[in-house]
Order: sequence, then structure tokens, then C-alpha cells
Amino acid sequence: MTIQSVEWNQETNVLRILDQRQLPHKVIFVDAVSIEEVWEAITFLKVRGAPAIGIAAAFGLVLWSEEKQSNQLELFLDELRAKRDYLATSRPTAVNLFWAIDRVIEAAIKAKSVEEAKKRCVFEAIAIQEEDRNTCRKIGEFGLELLEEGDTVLTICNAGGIATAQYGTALAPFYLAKERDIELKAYACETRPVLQGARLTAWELQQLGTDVTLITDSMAAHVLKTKNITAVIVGADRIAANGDTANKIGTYGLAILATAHDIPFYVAAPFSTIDLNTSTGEDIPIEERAPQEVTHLQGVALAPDGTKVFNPAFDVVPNELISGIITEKGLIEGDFEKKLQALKNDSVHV
Ligand SMILES: CSC[C@H]1O[C@H](OP(=O)(O)O)[C@H](O)[C@@H]1O
Repeated sequence: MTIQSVEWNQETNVLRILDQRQLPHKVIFVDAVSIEEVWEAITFLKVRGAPAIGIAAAFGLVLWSEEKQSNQLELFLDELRAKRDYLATSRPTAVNLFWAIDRVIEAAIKAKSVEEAKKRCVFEAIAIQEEDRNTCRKIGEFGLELLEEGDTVLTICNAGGIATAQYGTALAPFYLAKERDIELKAYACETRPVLQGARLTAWELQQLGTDVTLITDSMAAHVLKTKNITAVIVGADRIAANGDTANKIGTYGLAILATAHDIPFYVAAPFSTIDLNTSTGEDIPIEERAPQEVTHLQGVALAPDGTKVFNPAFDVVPNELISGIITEKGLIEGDFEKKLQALKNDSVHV
């Protein structure tokens, strides 16, 4: 069964969002009927995962545009741009957010009337979601080419179907393997502080019927040394022009550990996650989240009141630690800078 993290209802103009904060114990959907509700859903992680954030934000603009009563195109487009800027404040790191809302704006400004602009907004948001589904499937196909029956992959956070339109990025090979009756195993790092690995990846792979073993983040070195891990595959929130990759906090450590154990370390991501305007990882804005995510676990205090906290949501893996980037255009290896540049705006494959 495939659960969609974001579903647009064309008849009612409602965006149904899977509330990922409630997983794995409750599968609850919330209805967003305004752009503010979408902003809130993204900021507070009801919807998360770079591609899913982008899709939700695109529909956030649709929700605003559908509500807007106006016949003046210029005014409508000015306000739409302001709403784009508002949504852009919801989370800073995943570049898919900015990519998706900019796509909606680019589509809308071609319109000759407000009516047409509204139609273009919906059309574009639906296209972004549809394209992501196809893109992730291709990532799964290319990812699976790197694996064999019986292989074991270690991953972090959740780069699964619920982080995208479908299939996921790092987890996409597991979906394709299941379709083809190929047995793969996974180790999922729990991913403190918000536990996307324990709550989401363990749940998603269980739903899929994949053999998944949950570990705490601090067990990764021992597992890589002792458990015959074939590869580490992770998602990405933003890939800089030189291949440096921002992903969930803890990913950088995994890349170092994989290198130390001579295990390939792959990043799986669509081209919408590649940001050629960001030269290196140093230029990627790293989100810092509320201290309570660290001091508390599911509402229960772990640390003394007043404890000083540092809570970066992401870290950056330098390109030299990345064996390859699995994209919808194929596996990219070697000179990332040159290859990403050449492939980004091109329909050619690797
Ligand atoms: C398929 S992108 C997955 C990506 O989402 C992450 O972060 P968050 O849960 O904070 O949105 C994470 O870094 C994953 O790799």
C-alpha cells in the first residue's frame, strides 16, 4: 500500500497532508485549506523531506490563488510573488522548496488573465508532483543497479515515499527490489533528534515488507564494521554545484565511517535538489531548530532545565566522501562539478 504524504483534491480545493509527526502510531491526515496552514505544516514537520516540502509549498500557492478574488493580473501576480516569499521562510535548507514555488511563479507570469494564472498554478503544482513520482522511480531503478540480491544498505533519516511524491530517493531501490522480487535488507539509523529513522523509515520499510533493523545513531560505526553492509545510501536536502551535500544531521559522520570501512557512500536525489547557484557546501544555509527537540523526547524532558543546546538539522558531506550521486539521469561519479553542470539543464543521461 502506498500512502501519499500530500494529496490535492481538485473538487474541494483542499490539500490533504499526512501528519508525519504522528507516525508510526497514528496514520492521520490533516486538511490544509490556506497557505498559512501549509506554511505551518512545513515548518513543524507535518510534511517533511525535500521533494514533499516542495510539492506541499507549490499547492500552498494554489490554495492562496484559488481563494483570491481579483481581476487585475498585475496585482494578482505581485501578491503571488509575496506569498512565494512567505512560503520561502518555512524552512531554509531543502532547495526543492524554492525550486517548486519558483516554478509555480514562472508558470503563472505567462498568463494573460487572473483566471488563466490560477489554472497555470494548479497545473504546475500537479506537474511537479507527477514528475517527482516518475523521477523517484528512475532513481530507484538506477539505485538498484548498484545492488544485488541479499545486499544490506544502511540509511539515515527518511528519504522514502513519504518524503517525496512516491518511492522516495534513498529508499526507492527497496520499492523497485520488492516489485522484482529481489531481497534487500536495511539498517536504519534512528536519527536523533526527531527520530525520522525510527518513526518513519522503520515504519515505511515494514509496510513494504522489507527486512529492516533499527539502530541508534551511535551504533553506525560498529554496524559498518561488523554487519557486511554493501552500501550507505542517503537522501539530500541540497546538493551544491561541486557535489557537497547537505542532509540530515549525522550524515557527514556516516560518510566518514563509510570511507574508513571502504564501503561506498551514495547520495540519492532528484535534479531538483541540485542547486548550481550554491557553489559549495559552505554556502548552504543550515537550519537550526528548537532546543526542545534535543532536550525532550516526545514531550518528556531528558536534560536539566536551562541546558544550552545546539540543534543543527543538517550537516554537509564534502564531495570527496561521496562515491556517487544517484539521480533520475543515472549515477553520477567523478567530477561532480562538471557533470552536474552539464546534466542539470539537459535531457541527456549519464
Ligand atoms: C527525500 S529528501 C529526505 C530528506 O529529508 C530530510 O530532512 P527533514 O526530515 O528534516 O525534512 C533528510 O535530510 C532526508 O534525507
